[in-house]
Amino acid sequence: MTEATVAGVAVDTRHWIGGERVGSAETFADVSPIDGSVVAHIARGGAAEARAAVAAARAAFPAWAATPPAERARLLHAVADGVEKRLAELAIVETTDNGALLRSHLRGVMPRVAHNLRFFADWLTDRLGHGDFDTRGHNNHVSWDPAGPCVLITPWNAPLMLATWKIAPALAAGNTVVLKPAEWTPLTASLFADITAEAGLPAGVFNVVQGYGEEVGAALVEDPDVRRISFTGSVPTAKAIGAAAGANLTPTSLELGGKSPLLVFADADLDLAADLAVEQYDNAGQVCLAATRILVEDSVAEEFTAKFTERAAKLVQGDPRDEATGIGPNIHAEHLARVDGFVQRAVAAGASVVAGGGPNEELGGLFYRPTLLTGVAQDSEIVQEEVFGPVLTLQTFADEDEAVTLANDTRFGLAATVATGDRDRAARVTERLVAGTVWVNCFFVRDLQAPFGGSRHSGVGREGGTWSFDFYCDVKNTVTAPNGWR
Ligand SMILES: NC(=O)C1=CN([C@@H]2O[C@H](COP(=O)(O)OP(=O)(O)OC[C@H]3O[C@@H](n4cnc5c(N)ncnc54)[C@H](O)[C@@H]3O)[C@@H](O)[C@H]2O)C=CC1
Ligand SMILES: O=C(O)/C=C/C=C(\O)C(=O)O
Repeated sequence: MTEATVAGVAVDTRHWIGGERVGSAETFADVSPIDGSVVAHIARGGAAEARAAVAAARAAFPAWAATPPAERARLLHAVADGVEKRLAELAIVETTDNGALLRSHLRGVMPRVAHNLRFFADWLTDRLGHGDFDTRGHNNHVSWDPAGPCVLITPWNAPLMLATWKIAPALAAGNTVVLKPAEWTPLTASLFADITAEAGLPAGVFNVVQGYGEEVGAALVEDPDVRRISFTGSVPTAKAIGAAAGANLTPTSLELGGKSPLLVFADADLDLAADLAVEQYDNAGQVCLAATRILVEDSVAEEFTAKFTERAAKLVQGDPRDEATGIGPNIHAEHLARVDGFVQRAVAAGASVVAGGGPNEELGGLFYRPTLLTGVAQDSEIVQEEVFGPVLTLQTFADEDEAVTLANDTRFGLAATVATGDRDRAARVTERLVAGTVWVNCFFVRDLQAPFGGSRHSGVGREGGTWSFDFYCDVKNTVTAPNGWR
């Protein structure tokens, strides 16, 4: 089988290597989290497919690297045009594959996919490399040279959006790419390959291999011809990738999980704070940036909790294709069991369930009730480990010092959100928080110009804007003497 029809859209289930569709002897089943149906049988790549894809990327590299930046940018805009043309198809296929809300895919996520491509195309032509400077009359010229084949390994929670954060700057910079999407969500990567071909991207510049991380993924990151590896996913996988990359000294960019805090001070607008807290259930809690630890000042904890539970109770759980749905299913039965395991162990250890607390029995399947737990100890598993489901904890603090201490007492450092009505407090607190991104009285305001990444176990390196080009390029400084032309 080489093709599946998913929600009325034809999807090729093979790899995309060197501008051709390539099958594998074995396939794996792709299951929709909405109803548990098998929607496709996908080529299961291994070492041979990984090698072939890297070889194709290597062969295409010299010509693509030599393609003038304006032409590379034009082609990326053409890919973005293709995404916009097929936006509705990409949205319904992604929803079928990962269960996230169709309305978000239609109005937020897929437009961002096109924007990712346009943004890095424009950055390449308009903003990169205008930084010559002088040293005692000598001219320093900094250039961002393409590095070579890049392996991009991506997760299932926002498949095409997160992939194009990496694909766009890697290609804009003149690199070639091998993308390995998550095995739970292989479909939109395949549609995207079609779109790149339709846009005229030369063969081998963009390649997709499908399969399991431990198989084709491991083979890709071990390949000595790979010049960059960018990964988004879990900490254990990041460690395995880092070890393999270390053997070849391949530079890696790692975007990992989080256990981010939402600090609610007594001087905050509590309606806003409660809105921000409920927002953390987006994508059924499967967002690395989610502020899953709510920290509330003692004196307003009761009032805040009442406002929060009132809002959480209004969340409509159901089919992610319905416009009214606010929270859909989790990704996979294995993942749901993991999420529930965290909650049940927390309850056994003494946590109180304020909301939710288990699977949604009425809906069945992979729907987990939006959950809030209190009475949790700072050193407990539920406070320290990333659940990656619709599960929040609430703790209280007495003062600013305690708030910051609790917020920073984690091995992660991806993001933090502060709700306060006091500008000076905001300045003091944000300065002390350990996080790659801090929001004040807002959440998830994202701009590709900004650095994105995590501290501690939330990641290594930053991407976004110039940081992406710094990672995907060999940055070179050329110094020319004032009398250098003798
Ligand atoms: N953006 C984020 O920060 C994300 C964090 N997570 C965290 O990870 C947990 C597990 O989710 P998974 O999708 O299973 O994450 P994962 O880290 O296992 O998988 C992410 C990607 O890495 C690939 N991969 C797995 N093992 C590999 C290996 N040895 N070499 C190369 N590639 C490999 C997978 O095939 C997938 O494409 C979640 O519960 C959550 O805590 C998951 C997804 C996104
Ligand atoms: O959409 C963004 O700007 C960031 C999304 C990041 C994730 O959802 C993730 O990696 O989990």
